[in-house]
Amino acid sequence: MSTSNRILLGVNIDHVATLRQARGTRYPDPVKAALDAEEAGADGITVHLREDRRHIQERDVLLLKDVLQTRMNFEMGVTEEMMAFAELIRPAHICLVPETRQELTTEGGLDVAGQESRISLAVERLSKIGAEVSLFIDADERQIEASKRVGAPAIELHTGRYADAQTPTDVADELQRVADSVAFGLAQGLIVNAGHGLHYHNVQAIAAIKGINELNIGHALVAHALFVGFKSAVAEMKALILTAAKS
Ligand SMILES: CC(=O)[C@@H](O)[C@H](O)COP(=O)(O)O
Ligand SMILES: NCC(=O)COP(=O)(O)O
Repeated sequence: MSTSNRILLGVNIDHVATLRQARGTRYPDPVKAALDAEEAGADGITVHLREDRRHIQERDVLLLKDVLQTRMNFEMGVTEEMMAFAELIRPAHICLVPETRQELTTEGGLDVAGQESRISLAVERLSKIGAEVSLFIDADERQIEASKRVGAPAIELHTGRYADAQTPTDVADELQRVADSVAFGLAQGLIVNAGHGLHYHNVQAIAAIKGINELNIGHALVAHALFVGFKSAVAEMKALILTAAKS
């Protein structure tokens, strides 16, 4: 069980691709963003190849596979198409996420408890290519226990409910739910990551929770980069995280 205050930043570059896809141009290139992010201190690069290809494309993933100096965290739905693609590119880290075509963003965690045999088979298959498989789940003991049972070494706690909470009481409750889930996940022997909806004003409370291995952050970074540039946006986020983790 790790309770160190070392915490990694995974930079999600999906929304660089969202901007490109909005006009069907060649720019902005998420691969360039990934390299800039690495130079600015990113510990890894996260991409989500969605079934509807609304942002990241196969081309991006294939190029990233060749050029990244850190590591790729490949987010994917549990479909045969994605399983086969993952086996082709063999990312170091794979995060299994739920996907709904019409959703604006990933609205909740993967229901591992409700489909244990299916997820267990996926984890087994992806572990064979050497990937560390993580499950993107709600901060919920039932889902954490199920994640352990299906053999995933890691989980990523969906912080969307915390990020969306409106009142101080709700924010405090959601933060506590994440903190309790981190402790519970660590007690189960899991690597615990977290992410979704984190931004410059809400990240430090999460980063201060002891034992989180990595935070994956994307949308807020890409938005801030419009004003300060991608490297500065990443460096600012990393500094906030490291300061909070030391507190
Ligand atoms: C699973 C997850 O949380 C990320 O993939 C992130 O949310 C990317 O953005 P979209 O959910 O908008 O695709
Ligand atoms: N898995 C969460 C992620 O990669 C980043 O989500 P967001 O910061 O774009 O909401």
